[in-house]
Amino acid sequence: MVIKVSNVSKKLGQHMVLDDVSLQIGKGQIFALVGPNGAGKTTLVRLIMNLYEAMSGDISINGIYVTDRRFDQEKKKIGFLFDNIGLFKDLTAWENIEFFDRIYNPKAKKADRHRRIGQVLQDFDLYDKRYSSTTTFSRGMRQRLVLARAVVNNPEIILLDEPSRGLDLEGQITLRNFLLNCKKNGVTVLINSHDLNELEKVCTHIAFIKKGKIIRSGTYDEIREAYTQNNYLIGGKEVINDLHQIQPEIGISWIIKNEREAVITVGHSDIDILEWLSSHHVKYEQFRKANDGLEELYQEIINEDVIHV
Ligand SMILES: Nc1ncnc2c1ncn2[C@@H]1O[C@H](COP(=O)(O)OP(=O)(O)OP(=O)(O)O)[C@@H](O)[C@H]1O
Repeated sequence: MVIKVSNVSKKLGQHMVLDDVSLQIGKGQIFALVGPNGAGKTTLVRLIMNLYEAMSGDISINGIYVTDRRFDQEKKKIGFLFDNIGLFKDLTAWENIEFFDRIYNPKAKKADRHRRIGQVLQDFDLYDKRYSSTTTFSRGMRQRLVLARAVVNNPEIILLDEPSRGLDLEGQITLRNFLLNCKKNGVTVLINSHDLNELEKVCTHIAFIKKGKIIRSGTYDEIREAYTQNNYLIGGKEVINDLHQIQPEIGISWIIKNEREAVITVGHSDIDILEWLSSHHVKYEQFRKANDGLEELYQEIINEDVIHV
């Protein structure tokens, strides 16, 4: 495993922000961390970079504990982007990246450095602005510059905390292509984001985090498959009222999504859902397998504890 988080708990102030969190990220995985505001995503990414100290549990990268002194060397293989952007205002785009690159690659040859910096600025569509001060940049341009800076040292591992914040459509496409390239080249990525539409296009694995606990994790395909198999979305103006008339029974449960839609979960393979709906006089106008995409999956998994049985 490239990144291994084992039974990590973390308190900030009086608040238990992470509670016995474990996850493993293998080489080449694009691992998405999703969950509501305040769930603990940023805290987890910071712990992985050893910016915070865990209260209990441990974290290793390539087999080295992040609290070990040897991790300082290992850090050079990691690119990271955090929300607090941290660019030097008085420097140009080029100088900002060069400053960072000199820390990571102090012995690099001038020509190599020049080539690498030029390349990442091109990759993130900032080459034409390379001599402009970052004070003249929009939020999205600054975000692209931070992404460029995060990857100038060709990292094997990339940690991204909300990378799409502030990006316009083109910036999002640039980020998507960048992540798809990472996937192709076996770079390991942990990405924390609320942009579910983008995540579903790139992620191989996903963990759902809520109130400091991982409530589900696995490959994206497995999780989607598991949910799609048994879940059906029904819609119509009478649906919710009709469902309220039904007594709970074993093998069938449902979540009310809104005043017109519900997701029904079938727990037994011998239940015929259409027959069940008909025998309970549920008048629906729309019926299909649920979980078309990550957004729907997210809503169901994150709201799982409100399922009526
Ligand atoms: N320094 C701090 N002291 C006390 N509580 C903190 C501190 N920093 C963060 N928290 C709390 O820890 C919880 C988790 O915060 P964190 O930033 O990790 O969440 P997040 O999942 O990244 O949220 P978001 O999606 O909003 O970025 C939040 O409830 C937050 O208020």
